[in-house]
Amino acid sequence: MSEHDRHNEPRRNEAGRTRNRGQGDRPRQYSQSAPGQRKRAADPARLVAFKVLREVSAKDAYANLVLPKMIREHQLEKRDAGFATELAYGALRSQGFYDAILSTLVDRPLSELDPAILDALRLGAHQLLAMRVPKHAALDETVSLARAQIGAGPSGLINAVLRKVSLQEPEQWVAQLTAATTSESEKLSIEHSHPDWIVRALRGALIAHGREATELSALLEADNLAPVVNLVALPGLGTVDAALEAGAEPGTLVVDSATYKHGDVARVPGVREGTIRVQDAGSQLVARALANVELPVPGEDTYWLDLCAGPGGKAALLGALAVQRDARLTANEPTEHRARLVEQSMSAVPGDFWMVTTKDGRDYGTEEFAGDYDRIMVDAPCSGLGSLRRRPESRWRKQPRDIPELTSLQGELLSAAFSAVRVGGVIGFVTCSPHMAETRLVVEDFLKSQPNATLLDTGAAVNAVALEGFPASGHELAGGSTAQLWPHVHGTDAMFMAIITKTA
Ligand SMILES: C[S@@+](CC[C@H](N)C(=O)[O-])C[C@H]1O[C@@H](n2cnc3c(N)ncnc32)[C@H](O)[C@@H]1O
Repeated sequence: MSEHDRHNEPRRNEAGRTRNRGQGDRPRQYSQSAPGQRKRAADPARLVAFKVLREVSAKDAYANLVLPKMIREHQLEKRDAGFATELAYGALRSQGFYDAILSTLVDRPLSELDPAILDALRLGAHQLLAMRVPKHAALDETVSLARAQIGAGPSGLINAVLRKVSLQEPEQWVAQLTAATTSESEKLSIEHSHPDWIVRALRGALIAHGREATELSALLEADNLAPVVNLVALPGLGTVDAALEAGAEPGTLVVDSATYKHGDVARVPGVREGTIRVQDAGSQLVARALANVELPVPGEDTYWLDLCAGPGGKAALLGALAVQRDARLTANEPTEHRARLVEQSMSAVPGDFWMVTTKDGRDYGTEEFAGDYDRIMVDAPCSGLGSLRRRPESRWRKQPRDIPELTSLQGELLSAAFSAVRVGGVIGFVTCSPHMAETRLVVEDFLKSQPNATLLDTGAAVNAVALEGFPASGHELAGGSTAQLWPHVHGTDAMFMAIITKTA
């Protein structure tokens, strides 16, 4: 326990208690002013954001899991919940940029600062540089939060440093921090707050998938925007009509989808019942493309396998499509608790049409399953560089050294699927990453090692299930094509897909 934790634990409890609202039978008060303009005691939003940052840095927690829990615990009203989300997510995403600024203002390496102080500084910097919070409010509120949560001593340092942060606009900070470097990737890394290796990997990915390196800034910018909530109505089970009546807007990329911008999505009719589900439009497209693509050797189309199904987003959509086609889906997920999530996500799909298994996906490569399946989804574990928008802290946690292990597993899962698919059946190899090593190279290596494997025209298969006006996504490779979606082009996660068939 740090020095600050030791003497501040009781204060934090007290602050949390007195700042709670919604207690007793008092009617809820809705404030007309921004959190920064209210009385200090009535500002639980910053406290929630601070606690989220603490959980993320001290316990390796995932912000997207901790934040909703904290919002519930502190009974934040909608406006405060929005403020806390923007503050916590923004401070986490832009951590690299803020740390670069703070390093110039603190007289020791940031790693030697108490982590709680560093988190408070990041929150203050985000309010000052990226939110429309008045300067004095950003400073005063952050300092008083720090005083209550960390102690009076550090609040002096926090005040002094944040005052200096506030002296320049973000563009001026970027100019100052990048003045000494000639490396383009390093500049972009600071300006868009991505680790340098990810900037370089994304640049390589754009080129590998047939796009222009000049799009890199737009891609990095898109990674820093909160994604809109996308909904899918499970075919035959739900309809988007009720969601549209509840304020959702029709999706523009894929059929039976909608976007929702009005807060608590659980209020949308069908969401609690599981017939309408939250799912990125890119995920919807790849699942539909696999189900829809014509089998190169027609015949049986009854047994479908989702080899890496947890937590079950694509499995739910594939399961609903399987019902319409009188097919049967096996959704496999080796991690027990994620396999339970798959069951939950499929709860609206009639049970006769699907089952969940908990094998290592590579076990489907054994003789026991050889040639058993007509369509197989391999949504392989990957770096997740395609969904940085969703997990604000993830870019700082990932390391280049994580990639080789993932690519080996991806290749092994693809080989197992190839053994389990029948001749003339199809495999959809998918990653939520555009990284060349996790996309093109896995597919190229596999095709080289497997003369009986052929890449189909995946771009055409994705375009076939997309709504009119969808920007074309195919990129030619080995006589077929792969599809790569992009946040800055399609507004989806950067989902990759290659549809492969077995010719003999
Ligand atoms: C990218 S996620 C799949 C997302 C899922 N298809 C969806 O749409 O919700 C990859 C999944 O593969 C699982 N996984 C990890 N190792 C695996 C293995 N050896 N065999 C099969 N699945 C594995 C992970 O637990 C994770 O749930």
